[in-house]
Amino acid sequence: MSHDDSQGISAANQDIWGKVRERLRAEYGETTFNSWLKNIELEKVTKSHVNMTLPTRFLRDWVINNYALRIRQLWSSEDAQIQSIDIHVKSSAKQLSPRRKPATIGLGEAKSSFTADSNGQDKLEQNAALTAQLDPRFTFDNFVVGKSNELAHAAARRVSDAKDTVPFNPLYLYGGVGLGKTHLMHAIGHAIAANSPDKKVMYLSAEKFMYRFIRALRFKDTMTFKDQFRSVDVLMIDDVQFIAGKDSTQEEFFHTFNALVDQNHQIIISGDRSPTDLEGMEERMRSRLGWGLVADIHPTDYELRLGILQSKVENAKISIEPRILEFLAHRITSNVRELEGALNRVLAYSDLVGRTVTLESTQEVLRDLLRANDRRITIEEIQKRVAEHFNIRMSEMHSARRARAVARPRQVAMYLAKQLTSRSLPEIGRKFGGRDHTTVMHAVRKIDELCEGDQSLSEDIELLKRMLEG
Ligand SMILES: Nc1ncnc2c1ncn2[C@@H]1O[C@H](COP(=O)(O)OP(=O)(O)OP(=O)(O)O)[C@@H](O)[C@H]1O
Repeated sequence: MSHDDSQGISAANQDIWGKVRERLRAEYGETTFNSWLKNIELEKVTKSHVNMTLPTRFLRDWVINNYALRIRQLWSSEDAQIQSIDIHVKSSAKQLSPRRKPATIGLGEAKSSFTADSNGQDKLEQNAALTAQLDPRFTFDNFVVGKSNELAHAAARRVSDAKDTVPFNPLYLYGGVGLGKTHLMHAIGHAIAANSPDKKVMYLSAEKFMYRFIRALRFKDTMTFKDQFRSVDVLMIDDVQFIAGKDSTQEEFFHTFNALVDQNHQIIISGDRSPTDLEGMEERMRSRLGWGLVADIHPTDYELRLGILQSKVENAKISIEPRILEFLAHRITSNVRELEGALNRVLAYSDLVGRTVTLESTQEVLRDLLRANDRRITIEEIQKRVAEHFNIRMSEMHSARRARAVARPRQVAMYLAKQLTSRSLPEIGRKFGGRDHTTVMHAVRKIDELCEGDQSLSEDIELLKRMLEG
């Protein structure tokens, strides 16, 4: 490998830089790459050092804290002689305050030297960068409150307004898909950033938490990982159910959680079910998740759906006949994400064909969605159909009787509930007279097994499915 000290960059090094950039783009995704990494320029490569520049100090600090180690690792994997990477601000070195030297990420170094000596301004900039990752659309102003989400909303407000106290730790928000959990978390983030810019607020999905943890393990950099998470004032983890069953991530999360609670730092978690229903989550974690306030978001009612639609069209300054919004609120009952999607589709269509939205065009454009919403199967329907089919009373679905004549149809109904609805095992168990999720799991396995050898049962099930699915 030849290094060109005088001119700066040899073709071979340009080539390496190209590869490193591509890896970064692939690993962090297009959006992150474009926001933070695209503007890095290669300035000089010596035998063991790479010099890079970024246009602003803010960008430079952010890249150093979050990506420089990875850049160095990627570069070293192409050229083992490279020991460190220097990143400084491009325009003029004079912009750096005199006490600062360009940050260097060396071999095996856990953290940039910057974090240690950052001054207050740096901290504010870093906090602002964290906030910049929040979705600007998800604010309290844009959140419509109704009966189904008022507790979660009030709790979110309380956490956001509490300047020096932690009202409940953790705040655990749960509910079905698309009902506003993520929206509320981002709103909390925005509000805290506005009220207390000195607070470090971190929001990420449980999936991302796991990804970062695994990467830290892979690159033997768990110290940085721990530091990053344990130094925040407010930690928000979305969709925690994702780490259920992922043992080592769960273990790390448990320690992070304890460390933050010990320091009296706020934790906010969301999940698709209550802490007690999180299958695959260790008991000690489940109990901790329920320590603070657990607030659930219920499915929306008509008034809330209409309110959300009205707020969306008002904000977008769109005029649309009220009866169309009423129609949508009446018919798209699944969740707010679908409701928003439906409205957007209707508006996009009218925009495209240059005609005002009518009830007829709405029905036409949303035909598939309307059908899917109409056909949402409930556990009660399943129980009713199955009871009729096997000629037993509906009450046997909830009873404790174990006689085969009622136990088998009950198992069939549990099996169909698992197959045809998105309900979790504990939720299904509850609808069958408060049974445990293991009973439902057993029923599902049993019916699966029986169907293998019992043609008539498997035909019964096929028939029931067809009837239920309409
Ligand atoms: N009460 C509400 N007012 C206004 N918009 C809402 C409300 N509830 C949900 N939304 C909107 O619905 C969409 C879905 O919400 P969000 O992503 O927060 O759901 P979620 O509960 O986090 O879903 P998932 O479990 O799939 O992550 C977002 O665009 C959000 O802004």
